[in-house]
Amino acid sequence: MIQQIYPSTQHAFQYELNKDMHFAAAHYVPSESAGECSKMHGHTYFANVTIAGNKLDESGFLANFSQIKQLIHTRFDHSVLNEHSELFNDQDPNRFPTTENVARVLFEIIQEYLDGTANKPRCVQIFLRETPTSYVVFRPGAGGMPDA
Ligand SMILES: Nc1nc2c(c(=O)[nH]1)N=C([C@H](O)[C@H](O)COP(=O)(O)OP(=O)(O)OP(=O)(O)O)CN2
Ligand SMILES: [Zn+2]
Repeated sequence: MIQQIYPSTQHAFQYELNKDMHFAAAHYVPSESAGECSKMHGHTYFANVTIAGNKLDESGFLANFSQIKQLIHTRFDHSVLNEHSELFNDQDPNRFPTTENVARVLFEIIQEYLDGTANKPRCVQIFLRETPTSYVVFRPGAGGMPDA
């Protein structure tokens, strides 16, 4: 839902920007245990990308809002997620196009782009809504807890 309030993440950077975007895509979850989701179906995904840093670029931007949108929208809008074989894989649950894995992949694409910029800000959160009632938050710095 664009213009909603998103969960916030703690960081010590001076600047934080947020970019909302959406893209329409089809997918299936290639597992019998996914039930109805194992059949091809589509969503309008809503993503909120949070980027933080201390340095601005030559335009006075932390990152260019429109560039961040283009990285995701151009690649995924009106596509079948399972067909992005460089990103998703029907044999590996960590590469199925679930909301969790799509959120992480969005992070990976955006952080790779940011690593190539002069001021090198950090993507600190991806909020990804798949349906009106279902969303995932991915935070790259939150991997420190051991498995229960
Ligand atoms: N942890 C996850 N659970 C489910 C995922 C997922 O990616 N991660 N995906 C699906 C399906 O793809 C489905 O599209 C979404 O499921 P759901 O939220 O159940 O969709 P509904 O709109 O039917 O939800 P209601 O609240 O019942 O209307 C399933 N699970
Ligand atoms: Zn789905």
